[in-house]
Amino acid sequence: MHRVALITSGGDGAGINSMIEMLARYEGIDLYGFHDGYDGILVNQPIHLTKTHCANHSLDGAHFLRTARSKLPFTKDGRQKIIQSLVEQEFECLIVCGGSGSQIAAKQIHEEGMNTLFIPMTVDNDVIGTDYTIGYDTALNHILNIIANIQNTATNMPGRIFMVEVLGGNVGNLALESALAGGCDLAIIPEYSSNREQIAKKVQAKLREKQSLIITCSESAYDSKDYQAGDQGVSFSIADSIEHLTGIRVRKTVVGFYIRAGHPSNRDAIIASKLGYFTAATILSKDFGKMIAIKKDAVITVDYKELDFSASTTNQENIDIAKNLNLLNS
Ligand SMILES: Nc1ncnc2c1ncn2[C@@H]1O[C@H](COP(=O)(O)OP(=O)(O)OP(=O)(O)O)[C@@H](O)[C@H]1O
Ligand SMILES: O=P(O)(O)OC[C@H]1O[C@](O)(CO)[C@@H](O)[C@@H]1O
Repeated sequence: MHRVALITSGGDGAGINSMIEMLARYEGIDLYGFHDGYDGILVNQPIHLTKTHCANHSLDGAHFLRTARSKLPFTKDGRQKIIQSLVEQEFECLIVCGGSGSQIAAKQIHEEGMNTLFIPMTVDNDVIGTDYTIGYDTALNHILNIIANIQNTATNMPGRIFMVEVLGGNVGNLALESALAGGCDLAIIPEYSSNREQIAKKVQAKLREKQSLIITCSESAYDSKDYQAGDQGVSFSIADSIEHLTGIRVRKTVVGFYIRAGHPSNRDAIIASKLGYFTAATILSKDFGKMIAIKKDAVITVDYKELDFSASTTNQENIDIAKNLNLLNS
């Protein structure tokens, strides 16, 4: 039996239970989970994630394990405490499910003495070395439901400008992909300048072609560096500039944290299940120091050493399409 520990870290992502449930039911894996991310390893008792414990909850929006942002991994001393605790509890490996920050910590902990495997999970889809992160599709579906309703009211009451602000951290994937999928008129993303005057002029030009406009806006589309992940409301100040130039009131919707919750879409559930399945096989072959990732719709393992942390995680195909359609704040 392989005695394995698991945490979720960073923001939650719908679908992660499917991954955990798949691992729990795999022959030869004895799975334990800690609540509250990295710090939880030191302060919480491990929960035995048996097949029975996990049964019938794989599609729950509430995770088997609480997730968190943690202090300990930021220092070598803190990481050593995590490693020591896992060694004392005789774990062979730590599985970390999380976003880009959690990935850095998982790599460091592996290099500093405890086997780790990393599973990409975040609504931002911004993890180096994988095309996909668990939770992204569910989040997009939530945003598209909102955009669909806004399209209705835009049709019912023409002549308006709508702004939909979405999460995404420092990357514009959610705003960009939902704008493309939802037939929106502009996606304001942090990869390009958020100069208010330029954006307002672009909106004014678009109003000559169309009666109502729907704009998506990334939470991090600030023109200063003051932004902290999770800040909400940047679309209000961009809307001010648009209103000033066009004389049209902007109707705003801040989608916020609603998109991180709820039961997973099929895409998230199946990808998470497959990642769980291949993670189990990777544990059995003791092939640690890897991320179990998605490339071109297939599950692959990526050695931490191959990760290029300078690479962009914004979907390039989406950028190219949006650029050609003049949908970006560039
Ligand atoms: N540079 C780093 N060095 C060491 N550990 C880190 C680093 N960045 C993040 N971590 C650890 O990973 C945790 C989660 O990171 P972060 O808050 O950046 O979320 P994330 O994993 O990127 O997920 P999300 O995309 O949901 O925000 C942090 O609380 C910290 O414990
Ligand atoms: O939940 P918190 O800690 O406020 O973090 C918010 C951040 O987490 C994310 O939702 C990713 O999980 C980002 O889109 C957002 O910037």
